[in-house]
Amino acid sequence: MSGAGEAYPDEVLVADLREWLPHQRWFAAKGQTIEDVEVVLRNAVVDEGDLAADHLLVRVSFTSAPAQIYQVPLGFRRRTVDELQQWAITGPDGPAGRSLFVYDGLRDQEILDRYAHSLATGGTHGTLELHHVPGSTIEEGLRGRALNAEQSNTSVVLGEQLLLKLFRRVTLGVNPDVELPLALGESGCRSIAPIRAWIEAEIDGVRTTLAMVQDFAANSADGWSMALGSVRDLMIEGDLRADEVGTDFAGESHRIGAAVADVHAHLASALGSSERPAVELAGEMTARLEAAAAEVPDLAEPAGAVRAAFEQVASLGRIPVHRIHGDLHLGQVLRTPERWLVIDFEGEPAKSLEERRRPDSPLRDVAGMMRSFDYAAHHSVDEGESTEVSSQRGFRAKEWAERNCAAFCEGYAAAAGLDPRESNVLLRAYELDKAVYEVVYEARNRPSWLRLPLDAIRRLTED
Ligand SMILES: Nc1ncnc2c1ncn2[C@@H]1O[C@H](COP(=O)(O)OP(=O)(O)O)[C@@H](O)[C@H]1O
Ligand SMILES: O=P(O)(O)O[C@H]1O[C@H](CO)[C@@H](O[C@H]2O[C@H](CO)[C@@H](O)[C@H](O)[C@H]2O)[C@H](O)[C@H]1O
Repeated sequence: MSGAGEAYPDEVLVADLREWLPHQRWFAAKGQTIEDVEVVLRNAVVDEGDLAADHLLVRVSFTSAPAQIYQVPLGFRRRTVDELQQWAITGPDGPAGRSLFVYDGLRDQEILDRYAHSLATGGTHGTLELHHVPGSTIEEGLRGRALNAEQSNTSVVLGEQLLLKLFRRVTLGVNPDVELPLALGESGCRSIAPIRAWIEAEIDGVRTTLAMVQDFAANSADGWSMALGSVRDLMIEGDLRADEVGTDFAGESHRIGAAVADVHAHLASALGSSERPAVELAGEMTARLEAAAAEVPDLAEPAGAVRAAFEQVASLGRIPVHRIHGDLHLGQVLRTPERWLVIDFEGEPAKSLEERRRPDSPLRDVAGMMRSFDYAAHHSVDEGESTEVSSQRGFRAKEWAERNCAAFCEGYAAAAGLDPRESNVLLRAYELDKAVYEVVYEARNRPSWLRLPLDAIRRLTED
């Protein structure tokens, strides 16, 4: 193919992306009206025979929200390929004037082979810079397979050894998902998947992270799936307590607590710790609540009680802070045959990079896990069930969540020497702050899950 750029110029490309982007799981601006799409980087990856691929970054501007940058590697072929049809962006059987089949390039084996080759070589490829972590090498010929998981980013397993994660929404600057694992790796933390390489480019004059490569934990299971298995077994055995079911999760929760404490200790020693006025933290929580309540009407009723919980934080003086994970939940911990690993240090996708890099209390991460135990427990208690059954299952769910929250805190305390439950006012405020964030997240992404954080806010403000 002689240059996809000629056959598929920027002005045609952006018109098609304008239609396609809002339907992608990783598109963070659901519900916003797109004003314009503009190409900020277009770098050829391959252009041979029937195949071309471009590494593409686009800036999407909206009528009533700040612009966002997205990373969209594209594949181009002269004919439609059946296996790639579900990833199609357009033609050639699509709208008039589109002579190429255009699709999400990370789904094409041949294109992934090119990325794997460039990663093995390292160095500069057009406007992209590929860096290896000192002491790490990437072997040639690793075959890629994209994970189908519905995630914020797109991950590709390379040769069952490495995981390439390409950030979909790109924020100008260094992504904490590279910054923190690099620091943790250097300080000898073993509770993470070591980072091996990253890709960056200069965007708007700022050195910006585009992707990272870390060790792939083969034979691992994520905490969310394991926890759901445990809850499912408990629900089947309606007359057994959580500690009597074979898949009791409390031992694992204890170990997850210890792994999170290990990560916190290394983050504090590698990147320093300090203090922040509690009144400032309380102000940030309240501001988030007001913004969330303006977006989701269901928050109007509990908002008063949540505000009161945040006001209690304001009187706590100064709070010890250091860099933290920032978006910890059961899906961010992986059980390998040897240990639990903490992954995905990007922070909450809705926050600015500056906010995500700001030191915060480790209790924010602990609260993230408390919320996740609550999600796992209540997710299978269906609203539509008969009152009698659902109250029995509701009782079991509450018991499971309390048991695992306690085990996590005990594991954390055993490793850190400090039990998070001793800071109950601050911990509850962080749980509420996370639940408020989840209300917005679910309203935008999974409206049928909205009841989970809303019920939790009710429970947390009732006690
Ligand atoms: N190092 C790893 N080894 C094995 N699987 C991983 C690894 N990192 C992530 N995963 C899997 O990929 C999924 C997505 O990873 P994550 O970092 O959470 O991506 P995202 O930023 O898109 O949410 C995880 O739920 C996990 O199942
Ligand atoms: O994993 P991401 O970084 O994309 O995090 C976002 O998506 C999560 C859902 O996948 C969301 O987590 C919420 O749902 C989880 C169950 O699916 C639950 O375990 C978490 O406790 C709950 O917060 C996360 O908040 C969001 O940032």
